[in-house]
Amino acid sequence: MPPLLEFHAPLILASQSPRRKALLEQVEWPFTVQASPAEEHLPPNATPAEAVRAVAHQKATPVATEHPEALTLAADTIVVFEGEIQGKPASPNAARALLQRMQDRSHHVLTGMALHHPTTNQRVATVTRTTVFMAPLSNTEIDAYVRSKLPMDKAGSYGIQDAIASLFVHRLHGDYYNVMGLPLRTLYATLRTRFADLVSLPK
Ligand SMILES: Cc1cn([C@H]2C[C@H](O)[C@@H](COP(=O)(O)OP(=O)(O)OP(=O)(O)O)O2)c(=O)[nH]c1=O
Repeated sequence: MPPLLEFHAPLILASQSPRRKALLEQVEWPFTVQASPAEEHLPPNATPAEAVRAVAHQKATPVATEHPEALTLAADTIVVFEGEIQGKPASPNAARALLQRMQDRSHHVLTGMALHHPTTNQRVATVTRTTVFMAPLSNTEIDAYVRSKLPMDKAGSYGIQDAIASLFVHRLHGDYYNVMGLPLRTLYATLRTRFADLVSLPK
């Protein structure tokens, strides 16, 4: 069966994230991957939504410039807990301390996506938010997860898809894929509404 969108320009995923690649493979659209060389700069005093939007554009820009023929997609994911932005942990101890605070509480996961059009210079950014409710966790459970080293490359020190951490979440409100780093429904809807010249439904 063909995928639900046909593309009339090459699609590039500007990301080194294996999760984003796997999610885009899931919908079976043709794409290539090129990691972005961009350094991430959080604009000072930015709200969380402004921050993920800005960083997603920062990641997309150099790849879009190098490939003017392609539709370029980049994304940035953060966790917002008690009003503070949580990126990737600086150390295993930082991951443990954050998970101890986040257990039995809710937090928000925000993913900003940037899409750069090949010919019109149109640049669109979206922000998608999911609220995640973590179950009460013991230190033994948190330690087992930190020992797996899986928290270390993840915003908010956990991956909802990881063997251990998938047992930590008892409820969520919003798109599960957004928590993994790429909100597929928002991407599809944005492509169809804002990039209608580059995609179409199969006949
Ligand atoms: C909260 C959470 C985050 N994450 C991941 C998604 C992102 O890959 C990562 C946040 O880091 P990002 O800076 O968004 O992305 P990245 O550095 O991995 O990749 P790139 O910038 O090249 O696109 O955390 C999960 O995999 N599962 C989760 O449940």
